[in-house]
Amino acid sequence: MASVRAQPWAALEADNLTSLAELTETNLLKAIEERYRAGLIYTAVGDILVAVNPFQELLMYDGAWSGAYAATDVSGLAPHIYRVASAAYNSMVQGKKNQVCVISGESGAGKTESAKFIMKQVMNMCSSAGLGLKLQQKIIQLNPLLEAFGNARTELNDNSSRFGKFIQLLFESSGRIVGAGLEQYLLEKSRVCVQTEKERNFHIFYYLYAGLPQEKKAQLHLKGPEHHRYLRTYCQLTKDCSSEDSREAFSAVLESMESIGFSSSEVDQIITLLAAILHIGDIEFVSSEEGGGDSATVRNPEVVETVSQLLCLESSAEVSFALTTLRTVTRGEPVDKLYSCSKAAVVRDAAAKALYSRMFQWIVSRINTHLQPRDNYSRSKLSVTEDHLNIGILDIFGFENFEANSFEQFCINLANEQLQQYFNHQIFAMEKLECAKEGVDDLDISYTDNTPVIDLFLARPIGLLCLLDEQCKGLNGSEKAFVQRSRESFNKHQCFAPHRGNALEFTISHYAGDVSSDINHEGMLHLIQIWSS
Ligand SMILES: Nc1ncnc2c1ncn2[C@@H]1O[C@H](COP(=O)(O)OP(=O)(O)OP(=O)(O)O)[C@@H](O)[C@H]1O
Repeated sequence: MASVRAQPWAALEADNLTSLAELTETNLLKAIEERYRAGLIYTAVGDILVAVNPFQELLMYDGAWSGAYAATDVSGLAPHIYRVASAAYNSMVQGKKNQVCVISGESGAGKTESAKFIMKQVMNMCSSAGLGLKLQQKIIQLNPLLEAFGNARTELNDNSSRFGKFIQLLFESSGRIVGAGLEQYLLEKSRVCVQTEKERNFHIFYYLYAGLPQEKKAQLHLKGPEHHRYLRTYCQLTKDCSSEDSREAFSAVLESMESIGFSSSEVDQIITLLAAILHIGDIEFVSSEEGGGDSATVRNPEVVETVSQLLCLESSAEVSFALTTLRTVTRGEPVDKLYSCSKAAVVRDAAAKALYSRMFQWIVSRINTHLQPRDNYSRSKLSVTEDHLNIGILDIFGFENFEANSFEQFCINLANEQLQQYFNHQIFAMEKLECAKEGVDDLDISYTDNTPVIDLFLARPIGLLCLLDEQCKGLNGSEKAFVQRSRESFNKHQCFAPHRGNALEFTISHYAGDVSSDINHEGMLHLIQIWSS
């Protein structure tokens, strides 16, 4: 890539792809590629900004650039992520209208980095009004905290968001920042218990190992990371658990929490909870004769003791009981049935995932409490009062296509497909409607409508999700029956292709590419159990 310009420059006609003589896919791609090779990673298409990930640090985000884009009219400046942020802020203040920035792209495309640049620029613009400096710092501090608990290394991205987030920055009509609110979606909690060897658990576990003093680790009964089942699969475990980067990242997380307003006892509780989750993963089961056949009993009660102690639970016997026994109450009488070892393991992992995801929700809810405006801003859920203007920034996990795709990719890609539909609707369908209103009916805008693939997933009573539900609820539900039913139902569907050689494999044609799922690979129903448990 050629070197980038040292300063912001005035917009040229070529900066906007709508100036191309012929708007074909080939021409658009060629223009974006040529610009990228010339060091121009940003290109405008009307109001939309196309960003190509440079995968290297560019000198175009410092104070001088931010200042240049902080003008009250940025329409004459070249496309840049700061221009999007400034335009949103200016439109909000000048037009007294709420704004939203929707960021879309496949995993690793640079969405989270873009979201951070937008936040940074908006915060800089508020500070140029000389107001709310401390609050702005708190808002900027959200990123290291959320990334530590909600991001992880995947095969596509070393810092992949494993949850969706919608941040709303709240302002008075003068443009003074008064608070922020955060909503999170679909944390990939299954990652707490299972990862492939090239992927990691959530970052915080490695930071914890690198950053906690030895005596604190001993107090939490943490042994070397390779001793903990939820961590040991990863191939660079020892390195990442002791690196300087991880140590610094841990300090940054502590700093963020303190700056946002978490008390030291809350931070300590979170650290203890993380240790307890690691210990939960080490609880093992053996078959006992009691109850006949394969009935689980805890093999290492000392680990249950440690977990109980860390979670301040009075009786470790009760924890063991809950992990190995299903208790139902029939006519007022409790009836106990012992789990098999494999079922007890599912219950154990479900407990770890539930603890992690509730801790994540609690962190988000504490953030909302600390960043709420001092009036009537809802604590638990994002609900913005009409007194405030706001800029929303949506950054969800991007489209994913791995060699082996499972239930997580199924859900992530569906969410991206819905976002794409929203985008199509806003850009093309609304444009057509506007033109029709102005009497231009014969406008030739053709675009690929992705409604068929969304219907494939969501249609009722026959869509992929309904068919999955059917198998999950049925006593004899199975992956095989799910694929069989899907094959019968979508035999002629343009976005569904069964595989000839493998009865459990099918391909879904998404807007961003074809994704094959081998249901046998992980066992889709098993994964759903894990997810929803
Ligand atoms: N503007 C940029 N300048 C330099 N590097 C960048 C930029 N944008 C992205 N990157 C690099 O690309 C990596 C991936 O970006 P990012 O995490 O934002 O992707 P994403 O689209 O949010 O992915 P996911 O959907 O997996 O969360 C970053 O960690 C960073 O190294």
